[in-house]
This record gives sequence, structure tokens and C-alpha cells, in this order.
Amino acid sequence: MLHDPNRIYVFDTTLRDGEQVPGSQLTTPEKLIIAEALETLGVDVIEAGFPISSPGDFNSVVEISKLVTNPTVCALTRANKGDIDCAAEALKYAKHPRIHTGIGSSDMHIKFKFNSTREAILERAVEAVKYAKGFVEDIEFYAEDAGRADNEYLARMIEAVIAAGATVVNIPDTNGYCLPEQYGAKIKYLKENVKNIDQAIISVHCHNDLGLATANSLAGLQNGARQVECTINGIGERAGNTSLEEIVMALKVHQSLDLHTAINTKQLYPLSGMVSRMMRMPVQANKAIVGRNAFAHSSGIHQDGVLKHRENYEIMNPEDVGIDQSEIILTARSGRHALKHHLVRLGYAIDRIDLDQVYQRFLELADAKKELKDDDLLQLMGAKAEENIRNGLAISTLQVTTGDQETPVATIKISHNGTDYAATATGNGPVSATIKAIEKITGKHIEIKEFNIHSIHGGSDDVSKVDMRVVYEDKSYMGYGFSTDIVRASANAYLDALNKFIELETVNY
Ligand SMILES: CC(=O)SCCNC(=O)CCNC(=O)[C@H](O)C(C)(C)COP(=O)(O)OP(=O)(O)OC[C@H]1O[C@@H](n2cnc3c(N)ncnc32)[C@H](O)[C@@H]1OP(=O)(O)O
Ligand SMILES: CC(C)C(=O)C(=O)O
Repeated sequence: MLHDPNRIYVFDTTLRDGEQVPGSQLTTPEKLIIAEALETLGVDVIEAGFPISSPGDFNSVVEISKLVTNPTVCALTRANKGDIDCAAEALKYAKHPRIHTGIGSSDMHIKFKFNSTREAILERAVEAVKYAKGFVEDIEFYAEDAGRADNEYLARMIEAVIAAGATVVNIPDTNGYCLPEQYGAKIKYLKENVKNIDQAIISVHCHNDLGLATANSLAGLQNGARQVECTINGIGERAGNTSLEEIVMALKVHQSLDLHTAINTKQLYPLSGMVSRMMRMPVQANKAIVGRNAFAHSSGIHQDGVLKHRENYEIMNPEDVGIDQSEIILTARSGRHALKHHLVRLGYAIDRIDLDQVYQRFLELADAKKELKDDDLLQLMGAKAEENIRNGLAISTLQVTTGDQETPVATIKISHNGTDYAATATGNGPVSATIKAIEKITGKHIEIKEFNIHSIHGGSDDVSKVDMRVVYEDKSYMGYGFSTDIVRASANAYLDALNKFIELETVNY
């Protein structure tokens, strides 16, 4: 029945089981956006809803059926005629419709949910499949709570529903009860003991109550299941479902399993963000594959390892899941390699930096601030330029007079190797006077190509950040400066750029 015996069909139930999460209900237009993205992702089946549950859900199944082309559109029902009639009606525009019907299979459910017997429930299961078969060809049967069901009874039920026309048989671990070995053994048992099992695809549908949903689904696939039911970000009833991104990437990373899906993995991260925003379900930072920290390294030994060879600490390429690149986060646990990496990225000539000196001051700031961003580093480098950058130029004093009735004049003292060098210049404003005074000291013609002033937090007493791009001998250099005084911030930015290229022996004092 399957063309490729190693192909795993991905059945996405974000819009049905995922949407059962309290507070995550979606409108039909929102569901359509997600359904379209799921089609682009390459899922094989979209479980679009439970049509009998509400007019809104019915309408969503209708609209998704009209919208998508390639994936099968599936609608959930209980094992009764009313639900099945309603699902069939909702699916009437689907190019590939599937009805997903079923009933409890564990003694717990049979006794305490249905107050019934094994035989009576088996009969209802068969009747439901036969009835659904009257509407569509593709019928999936779910044996709810199969994780806790007796295997021998479960096998009888599965054999009977396949004989009645089920094309897919879903073996849900509804309560996330099983251990991977137990769940794998259950699928193996069905493969070996259901006579007509080759006439249907076995599907795994695992919940995450013990954090084992992905492991259990994998165990099921390794034992012969060929469809996996999952949700984006693993959302779903209680602790959630198998996470689509985890199962897909586990199969991709472990090529030796020789099982593959048709998922375009580069869509995983963008879709995770879309679902999280629309369903108001934040993704935990350490969530595998799509969490904020999944490709972020913050401790020095790991950062050094990643910078030397990414695979030292990454088993996947972030680009494969749609994340641009791994991140090296600067914290007090970072080492010199990570610090150096960021300084080089920001344009500092590392051979001119006293790294040990900068590192000590970096640690003090990181202990206080937890995580350092680019602006923190730039400020750190600008604040004590002379100590940070070997033979760097730094402002000792700056005196500026300006006003609308007088020509702006700047007198600046720049220190170098413990000696101050002074110059005075006029300009058409206080910044231009200051830059000209610095030019007099260096004796270089340096063109300023870009010059931006930002306030960091807002407010007139704020710290200003200046970024400046200068060109010298046909090369561009960025400089950054910080100060509560915008003239001084501008001078700091200019000197920061100069410190990246100017040869100090040639400075014209
Ligand atoms: C494991 C899962 O995730 S299953 C899917 C769960 N999702 C949902 O329940 C969301 C949608 N549900 C709903 O909108 C509503 O529960 C409805 C419309 C389905 C039913 O609403 P109500 O008719 O008011 O019944 P209610 O939900 O209170 O109780 C469920 C009834 O369905 C029966 N039932 C439960 N599962 C099945 C089944 N698979 N097949 C047949 N009957 C079932 C229960 O025994 C109970 O019947 P009873 O009234 O004879 O005791
Ligand atoms: C309806 C079935 C497939 C289900 O969601 C479960 O058993 O968890």
C-alpha cells in the first residue's frame, strides 16, 4: 500500500488537539493562515477540527477544505452517526478528505467512561468505521487510550476496524502513560498479531504527560508505524502532544534510522513563531529545535568549542530549521574567545586590543548586567579607550564654547602613552570644531561618511550613542561613542574609529 516503505507521513493536529489548549482558540481566518503555512511546510495530513463541536469549528473545516490542495484534510468524530454526518458535510470540499473516528479501547475507558463491555465497544467501533466509509474512502480509526489498553483486545479491535474499511489505525497514548519500550512493543505486537495490518497504516499519537511523547513516537516508528501525529511547538491537551519539529529533526539527524518525511525543515522556526503568537502560547526558551536558546551558547567552554568548530556543540545546523545562525551570548560565564569574537565582529582590530584588560572589566559589567549586548561592549570599549586599546587615543579634556552669537571653538587634549597632546580649532558647530581639533593632532584627512546620534533610553538627560562611519585611504571604519554630552560622544566615536586603523607612530603631534 505504501510506495516508499521508509516514508513517514506527518499528520499535523495543531488545529485540533493543539487548539484544545485553554486560551488558544483560533478564529477561522487565523486557522486558514496556519493551514496554508502547514501546507507550505509539507505536512501530509491537516487535522482541521472536530466539526460537531461548534459552528465555528465546522466552518473552519469547511474553509480549510476549500483552501488546501495537497494535504489530506481530516475531521475528528466520536463513534456515532451524528458526529460522522457532520464531519462528512464539513469535508465536502476537501480534495483529499479523511474522517477520523474512534472510541476508547482501555478497560478504564470502557468501564468508567462508557459503562460498557469490551464486546459492545468493539461493535460500536466497527459500526462507526462502516458508517463513515459510506461518505469517504479514507477512514482513520483511533483506539483512544490504547497506551493503557490490553494488547490482545486492542489487536482484535484493530483487526476488526481494518476489516470494516479503516485505512489508517491510530494507536494513541492518550494519557502519555507509556515508556518508549512499552509503546514500541505495543506497535510491534500489533504488527505481528493483526492479520490484516498490511492493509492499513499504523499511526502514533502520543501525549507528553511524562515528557516522553517524542521518544514514544520514535519507538512506534521504529517498530513499524508510518504516520506520526504531532503539533507545532508540541502544544495540545494538558502537557501537549508530540512536537512536530522534534520528531522531524530526530529523523533527519539520525539518518541511520532510514526514515524520512517530506517536511521542508527551514519553515519550522518561522511557523513555530506564528503558532506561538496566534495561539498566545509562548515557546519556552529551552524548547528543543525552536526555543530561543536552542542554538544559543553562553558558557565560555561551549562558546570556544563552537567558534572553533560549530559541530563541537551543535548536532543540527540552525539554518536547517530556519534560524539564521547560532548565537554567542555574552555573560559572566563567557571566556576570552567569545569576547574576542564579538569585538572582531564589531570591527575592532584585535591585535591592538589588550584583551586581558578588557576581559576583566567585561566580567565586572557582566556580573552586574547578566547579559551584555553590543551597546554594552561598545560602551566598555569607549569608556577607557587607552587601557583597552594598546596605544589608543583617548580624550583627556574637552572644552567647547558655542552660541548663536559666536563662532564655536573646541580645545581638546588627547592622551597617548601618558602624554597629553592639545589642539584648538573652530568650526560651524561644536562637533565640527572638535573633529577639526582632533584632525590637527593626527594630521590625517579622514572623511566622515555617516554620523548618527541616538538616545539610549530617551529623555534629555540620557546617555547619547553616536555611531560614525569614516573613510580613510578607501577603507571604511565604524566608530561608536557614548556620553551624556553629545559633543563628547561624537569625539569618542571619531576616536574609536581612528583607533581601529591609525598607526600611532605616524600621529602628528
Ligand atoms: C482524546 C481526545 O482528545 S478526544 C477529543 C477531545 N476534544 C473535545 O472534546 C473537544 C470537542 N468536544 C465538544 O465540543 C463536546 O465535548 C462534544 C460536542 C463533542 C460533545 O458534547 P456533549 O454532547 O455535551 O457531551 P460531553 O462532552 O459532555 O460528553 C461526552 C459524551 O461523548 C461520549 N463519548 C466520548 N468519547 C466518545 C467516542 N469516542 N465515541 C462515542 N462517544 C464518546 C461520552 O461517553 C459522553 O457521552 P454521554 O453523554 O453518553 O455520557
Ligand atoms: C482523538 C484521539 C486521537 C486523541 O486525541 C487521543 O487519544 O489523544
